[in-house]
Amino acid sequence: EENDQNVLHKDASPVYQTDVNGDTGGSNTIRKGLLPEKKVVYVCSADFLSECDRIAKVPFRASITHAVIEAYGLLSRMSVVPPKPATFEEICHFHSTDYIECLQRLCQDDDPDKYDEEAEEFGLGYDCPADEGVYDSASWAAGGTLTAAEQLVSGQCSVAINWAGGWHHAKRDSAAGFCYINDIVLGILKLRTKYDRVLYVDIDLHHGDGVEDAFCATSKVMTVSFHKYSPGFFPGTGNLSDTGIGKGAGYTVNVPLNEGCQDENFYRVFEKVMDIVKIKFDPEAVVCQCGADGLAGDPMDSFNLTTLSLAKCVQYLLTWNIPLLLLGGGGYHIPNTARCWTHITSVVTGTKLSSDIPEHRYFTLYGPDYDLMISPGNRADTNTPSHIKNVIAQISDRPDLFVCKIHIKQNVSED
Ligand SMILES: O=C(/C=C/c1ccccc1NC(=O)c1ccccc1Oc1ccccc1)NO
Ligand SMILES: [Zn+2]
Repeated sequence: EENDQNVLHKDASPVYQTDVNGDTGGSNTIRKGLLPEKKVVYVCSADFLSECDRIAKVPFRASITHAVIEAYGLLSRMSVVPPKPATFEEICHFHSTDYIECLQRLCQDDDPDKYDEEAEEFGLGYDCPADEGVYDSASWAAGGTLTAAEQLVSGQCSVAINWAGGWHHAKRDSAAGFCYINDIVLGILKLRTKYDRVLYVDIDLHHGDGVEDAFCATSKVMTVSFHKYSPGFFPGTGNLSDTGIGKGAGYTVNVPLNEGCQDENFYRVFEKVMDIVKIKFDPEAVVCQCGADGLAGDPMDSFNLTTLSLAKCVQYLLTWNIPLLLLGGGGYHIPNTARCWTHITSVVTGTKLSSDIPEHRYFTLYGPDYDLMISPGNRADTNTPSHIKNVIAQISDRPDLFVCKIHIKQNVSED
């Protein structure tokens, strides 16, 4: 197996990923740098995969993703940690007990007319069905994120991965957008037991509204979401003007983007906004939801990204050298989502991969090219240069953007 050109070579040195502009190590090589080997924890077990395979909208995505990561030999570059499902008590560190009790009750009820008023009140019904197994798969996914966060808090690793997590729409007392338990909020609360300032970044096609709502009134967690924002597109929130409330005013950042967004624009906006966020918020740990429903070929058919820009966003965060929690999320073209999270796992472990996907159990899903990379579709990127410039300017010139912190710092230095 050692000689198989597909499997990574033990001495594979960390390499530069191809730049979104196609060059490897272009003008911004300083940003990429050759990173010191980082200890990476990968949350996984057979039970975990079979439970997360039951997540309705992404059937078997957990196992399909894991199989590619394993086929490339990446497990030997990480420490695999088996999770436990999140307990009722852990889940209610964020969610209301009324909501979670109702969710449990409905999942055990096989009466098709079980959706009573209370169910509706908790967002459970035809758009977020509480079918048998929904509570179990959601609590396992949440357990995976809690285990990953615990590994970072205990200093076992500098990067922790749960590709079955990332359910960013779930609210304190309701399901939304097929998200039932907000594992991301639970993971951030776990990180907050050690870190004073935690940053949340969301590169899923959709606005990370559930996480933003949870932390919109605090200056201890900054949420930054890059998403498609257009009339009638779910969830409809996340405009530039959405900047946080009370103590959290200035600690919510939203980057609304238009149809067809491609790698170049997406990464340009990401880098410019995150440069500002780093300077002004100076986070001690970061959580990144890597939803892959913005990829070309996704049934959402909205953005036109490839794995290059999403992987480059993660590569950028790695250069900050602070604890990093990586989570999944949307991603409904399952082979492309598996390609994306495998590519990101290779970046995080500093491993060079052949673009020929190795033979494995689900190999046939990757035909006809069997290539790890995907190509953008030919739909136009409707994000004009002026829109991009305007979005960046509005964020960098925002007077409310955590000015209090900078102000205090300046006072101290003036004294
Ligand atoms: O991915 C999400 C949210 C998805 C979502 C939210 C509200 C309502 C529907 C949603 N998801 C879907 O419709 C959805 C989920 C899985 C597979 C196909 C899906 O839709 C379609 C169906 C047909 C065409 C396009 C998209 N958040 O990150
Ligand atoms: Zn999404």
